[in-house]
Amino acid sequence: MGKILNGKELAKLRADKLKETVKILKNDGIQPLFCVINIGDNPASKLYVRTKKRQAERIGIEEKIYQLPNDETEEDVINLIKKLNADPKVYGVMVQLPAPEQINVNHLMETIDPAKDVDGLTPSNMGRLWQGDHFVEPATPSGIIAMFDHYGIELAGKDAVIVGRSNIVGKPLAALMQERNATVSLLHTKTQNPEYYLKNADIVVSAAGQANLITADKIKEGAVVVDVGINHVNGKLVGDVAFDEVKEKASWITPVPGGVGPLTVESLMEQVVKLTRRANGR
Ligand SMILES: Nc1nc(=O)c2c([nH]1)NC[C@@H]1CN(c3ccc(C(=O)N[C@@H](CCC(=O)O)C(=O)O)cc3)C=[N+]21
Repeated sequence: MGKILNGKELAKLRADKLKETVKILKNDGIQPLFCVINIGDNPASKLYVRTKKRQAERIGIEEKIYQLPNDETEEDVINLIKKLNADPKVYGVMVQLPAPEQINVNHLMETIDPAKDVDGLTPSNMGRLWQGDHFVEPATPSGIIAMFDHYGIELAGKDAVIVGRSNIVGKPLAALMQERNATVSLLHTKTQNPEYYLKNADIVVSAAGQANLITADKIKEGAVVVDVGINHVNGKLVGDVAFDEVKEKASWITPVPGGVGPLTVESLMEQVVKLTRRANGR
């Protein structure tokens, strides 16, 4: 039976350490502060923004939320980002995704100062990620790598499959895992034969957003299974993995909730502190 990759516990461990770093900064008069721009009234986004705020407060980081209406124009969001870019007290700027359809997210990403890009999603930081010379890392991929490190899961030479090619998870995670010498296949909705890749994979990361997508019959005995999915089924939060059956076949598995989610939030805080330190020459 698979062992649990306890994201919640690891997030707490890392947060306690980070809190000490923040304490030292604060003693020297440096207050880590980042801004989250949330456009519209997506209930999930509102929940995430609040979760982040609670976590930030626990660590001693200030989070300012800019809640904008659903019909906000792209131009107005760009102007807000420019204002935050110019504010020396602000060390991080991020846009909660998804954004309403009148907003071209790429235009927003092009506007965020790469030195304040806590989400690691600006073109230059995404580019650096692929060039193997990066400073910030997108939160979810960063948390997943931290989890592999903590539990001693070796990536070198392993066949890894990532299901889902989003800018916030699949693509940056592919970059980070290949940097650790895994052979990465990035699967997506047009992949002809996903079963072919899955049955050979030593490591499976599912970020597709489809409940019960990964069942026990699809994976290799002893695979490491990481579930990034967030699905609500009959009022219950579940991932993409059929947890109960897959855990019998996997060597390691993340639960949902309590797996990747808490690590995502904690990793974002790590990036805020990283950028705060760098901006202050530390
Ligand atoms: N620019 C941007 N950056 C993001 O990092 C980002 C985003 N947009 N948009 C949405 C996704 C999703 N996301 C999560 C954060 C926390 C939990 C989390 O804490 N989950 C808890 C459970 C929470 C619950 O009970 O609903 C858990 O899995 O244990 C999950 C998912 C960040 N995202």
